[in-house]
Amino acid sequence: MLLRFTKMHGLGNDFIVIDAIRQSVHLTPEQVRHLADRHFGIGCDQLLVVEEASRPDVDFRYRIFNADGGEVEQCGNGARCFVRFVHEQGLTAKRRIRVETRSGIIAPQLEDDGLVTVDMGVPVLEPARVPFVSDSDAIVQPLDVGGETIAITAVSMGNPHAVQVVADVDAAPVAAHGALIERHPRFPARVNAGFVQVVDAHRIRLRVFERGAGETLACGTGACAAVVAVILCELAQSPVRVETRGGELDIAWGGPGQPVLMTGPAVTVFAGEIAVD
Ligand SMILES: N[C@H](CCC[C@H](N)C(=O)O)C(=O)O
Repeated sequence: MLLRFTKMHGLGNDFIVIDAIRQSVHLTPEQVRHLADRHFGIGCDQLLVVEEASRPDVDFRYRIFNADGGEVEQCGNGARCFVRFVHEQGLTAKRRIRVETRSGIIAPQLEDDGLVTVDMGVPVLEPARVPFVSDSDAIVQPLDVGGETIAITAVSMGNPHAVQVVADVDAAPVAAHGALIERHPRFPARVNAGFVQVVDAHRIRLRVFERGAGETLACGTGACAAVVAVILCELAQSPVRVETRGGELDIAWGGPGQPVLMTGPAVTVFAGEIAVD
């Protein structure tokens, strides 16, 4: 079959976006891996599927697949691209939409300046709900990685994150440690590994080795998790500008029990169609 797709990115975190409302789409993990392959397919970090709402209080349903073919709970940069896509495709005239994901409802909004703000929901810190195997609920916990003991904060934005404060993100062992943290046995659903450098009270630098995709140029939920972690550790105050390799995000968080608000760009690169057997 011929599959219509749109290629988009949020700060270089790139996506294949597929309209499953006006075309019938049922992709296997192997088909997702093929489409995500940067040599044999289209290439992307994640594949996003736009579906009709399954409940009356939301506008759309949003499914997210990592490049490794696994379906996951949330994608922040993808949420910004999602609202731009449904608007550009004429699937809605609303500028603020409610979207159902595997981990709950998010509310992306197209701003007048072309940026997109997303209410990413309330972060979860209870280890069992991240999930993170621990008999402590301390904000910072030790984790044995490659024979070293590092200090991480486990946060869920619907998807799991392990955030580590480092002196210099450029010198951090993102590839080596990121791969070990991603599959650490204390994260039974695997985890996104964030490496954050605090520049000042309102600015951090971030690199993320993403679950199911490897290091990406930016990670929206990773930026939210990193801001939650540095605020809880009293290393920064809201709002925080997050510098990623792909560009900057603005994150605001009012503290425990409050939602995280993320603002940043969403770009449509090209559209096409591809044969999927
Ligand atoms: N790799 C993530 C999903 C994509 C998240 C990221 N691209 C974002 O912008 O939040 C996970 O397995 O939870």
